[in-house]
Amino acid sequence: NGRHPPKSDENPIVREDLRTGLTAEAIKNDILENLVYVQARIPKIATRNDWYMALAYTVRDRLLERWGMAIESLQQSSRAVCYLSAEFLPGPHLGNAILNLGMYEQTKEATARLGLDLDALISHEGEPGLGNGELGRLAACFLDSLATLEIPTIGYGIRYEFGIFDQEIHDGWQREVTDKWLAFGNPWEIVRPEIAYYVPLGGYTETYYDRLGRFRVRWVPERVVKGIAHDTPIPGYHVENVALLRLWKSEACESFDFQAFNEGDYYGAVEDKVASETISKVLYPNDEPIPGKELRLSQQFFFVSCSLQDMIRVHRLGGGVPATFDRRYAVQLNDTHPAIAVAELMRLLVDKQRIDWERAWEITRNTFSYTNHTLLPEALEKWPLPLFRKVLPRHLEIIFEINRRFLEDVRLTYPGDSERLRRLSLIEEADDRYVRMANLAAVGSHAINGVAALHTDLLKETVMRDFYELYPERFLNVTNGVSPRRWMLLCNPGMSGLITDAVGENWVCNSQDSIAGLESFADDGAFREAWRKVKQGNKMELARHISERTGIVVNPESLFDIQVKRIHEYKRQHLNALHIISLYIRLKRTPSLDVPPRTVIFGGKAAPGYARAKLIIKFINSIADVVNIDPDVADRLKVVFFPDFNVKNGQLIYPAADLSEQISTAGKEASGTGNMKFSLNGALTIGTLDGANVEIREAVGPENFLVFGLTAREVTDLKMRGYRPWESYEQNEELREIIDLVRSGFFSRGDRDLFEPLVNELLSRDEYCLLADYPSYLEAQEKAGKAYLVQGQWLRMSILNVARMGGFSSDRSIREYLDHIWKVDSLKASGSRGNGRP
Ligand SMILES: [N-]=[N+]=N[C@]1([C@H](N)O)O[C@H](CO)[C@@H](O)[C@H](O)[C@H]1O
Repeated sequence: NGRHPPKSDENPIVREDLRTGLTAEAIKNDILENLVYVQARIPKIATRNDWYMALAYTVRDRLLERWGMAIESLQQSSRAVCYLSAEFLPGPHLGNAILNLGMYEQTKEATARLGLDLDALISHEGEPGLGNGELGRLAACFLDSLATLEIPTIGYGIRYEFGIFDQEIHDGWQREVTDKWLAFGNPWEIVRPEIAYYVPLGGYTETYYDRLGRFRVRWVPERVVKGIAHDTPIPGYHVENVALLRLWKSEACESFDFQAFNEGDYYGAVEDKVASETISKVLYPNDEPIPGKELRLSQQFFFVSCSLQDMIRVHRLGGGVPATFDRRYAVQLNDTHPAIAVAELMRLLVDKQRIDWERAWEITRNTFSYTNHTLLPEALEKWPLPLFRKVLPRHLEIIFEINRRFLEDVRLTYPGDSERLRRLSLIEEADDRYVRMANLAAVGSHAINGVAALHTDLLKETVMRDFYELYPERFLNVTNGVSPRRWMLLCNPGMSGLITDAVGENWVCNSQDSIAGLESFADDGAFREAWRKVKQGNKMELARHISERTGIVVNPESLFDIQVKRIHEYKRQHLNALHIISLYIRLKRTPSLDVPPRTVIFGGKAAPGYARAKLIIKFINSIADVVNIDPDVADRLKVVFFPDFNVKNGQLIYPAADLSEQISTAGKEASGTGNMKFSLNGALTIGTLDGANVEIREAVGPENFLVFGLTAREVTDLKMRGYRPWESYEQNEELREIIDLVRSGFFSRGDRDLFEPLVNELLSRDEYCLLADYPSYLEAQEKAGKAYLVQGQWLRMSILNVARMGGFSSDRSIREYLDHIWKVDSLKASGSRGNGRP
């Protein structure tokens, strides 16, 4: 924007060095310039949003300086990682960018000189809710680590106009509110109208012989939409590298049909525009169960096709040819949502690049690797054949051919084993026929990983057993991780300061080794006291927000017992609720009960169509309404449902927790990532041996983890033997008392039917074994209460939890993906810093 005199034709806006733009004075001037020249406001009348935007542009400009170089090196680098994900939850950008650029102090000073409060501007920012939960956030943590490890990286996804809904609670019920994240514009993205691709949809195919007499297939689409790139730089921590998040927005090829307009068909004139823009309009708000909707399949194909076309163009720009595509790119499929990529790359290589099938298939398999994130049968995507043919007729043909060749190989390996063939086939031949996306991803990938050790073992034993027996060498585990930048340094500066004072600042990037040094401070009384003060401060901050948003006044001295995650029966928020009722009854019956005051805090969205999950939210709020006004337990027990749980609120909640609830039915939670964020912020975990809980318990030590419940094997055995949950009700007096209290309408203003669906499920099938685990859960909760009363011990365990959790950094996960799957060198290692732009 010509505000900085150009230094050279090559790099017109590069400053002497990147430090100069980071002085408080330079930042202050740039904020003022952006306020006037970008926000078109003068300070006297500027609103908080104007100052926020001016600051955001000022920080973004410092990102763009690094971006220029990163894009060049991306261009020059011999190999790059491309992360295909239908969901990304980057969270608010400002605080994280200021931290990663190492400009917090200077920006604090600069804003102070302008009479502004930096923290207030940081908390003014909303967030791009382009994901449902952990899967989307994991993708964002991975981009942060890839940028920090200076790996040439492009994250590809969808720029939904409306992200995950905002959650309001009315009379205890969830109400979904449209997420208008773009209402005030988005200073963090760069629109790239010149980077656009055409994506065909529907129609039919026809065959012909080309002028060289070769047999060819032509796809005659019913309609074509255009995908426009929207780029967001993702800064690495204290490195000059940024990763590229490239999200696609769908538009009409012709946004206005003048002919139709002239004929007075005004809707017709914009019909194509409306239809095309619908593709990237809204995120499907389901965390696991998937809607077999045509729009969802179109969304998945749309962003995959744009991304692969973009990769081929960037490869060509660097002098590459499609035949070496697999050497240039390591492409990760984040669950099956982008699995259509296997067939789309085959179409682009065979139909467009005229590469023969065998070579194209080799390139395809070498390029892709697939991460499975769930074992839940209802979450494994499969598309009805008629719908698939309607949207993607050419891809169905390609999938049939992939399947024909694949099953031929299987027959050779397992002659006569038709059952195995039926299970492995990409096409499910039941009453209706389906395309199995997990099978397509597995056949088309050279590596398949689960997201926690237990999950990967269960994957090999159950859902993907046949593929494991066929391709054992392709399977490996890469346990999830979280970014220590956002989930420690940014959200918990108090604790981070103590850690840095104790072990130096290396832990932020090399957390595994350096943070372990904290262990030697676990018995240091002064350090423990400082640790307690920080946690107390975080709890008071959360208490303030709880009071503001719910009107509930909680005691910051109480044990903050927190469960925040999507609402789902397998995550068993209602088991937590049964414990609250038990504690409530015990406190009413025995006021002298020797337990610490407790505040139980919930948070999490329910998929709009998931009635049982929405009833669980109502159940929790109904219990809260009774408990929170009961003078008998006034200062002993409080229950809170914190509305609109998202990345931003997570940054407020994780640092304030004493107890982290990770209580899913063993074998159901693939990994969990909230469990890592809580533990890394000094909370103790009460949890089952499920997902990454198993590895967290091994790392922190069984004595610093409150384990309970059936193991995954025991759950399976119990189901095999025939589980009769009503017997738990009959045999456990306390359990019977609380179930009967719920049935009496005690928590529902006398309405005995309201929670009947919950109670019936528990007493009949109890699919997720709540009643079976209830007794040991209560024991573990009692143990937690007793442990919390011995503050010294509790603080020791809290410090040890953080000291031993270094391995759950997303940097460790990414290093494993690099070493075992992607084989991509960092820019530093490959020394590639070149020219040109993708
Ligand atoms: N889809 N999906 N799967 C999940 C989560 N719901 O997003 O992926 C997460 C990220 O791998 C896992 O931590 C979590 O256990 C699993 O349920």
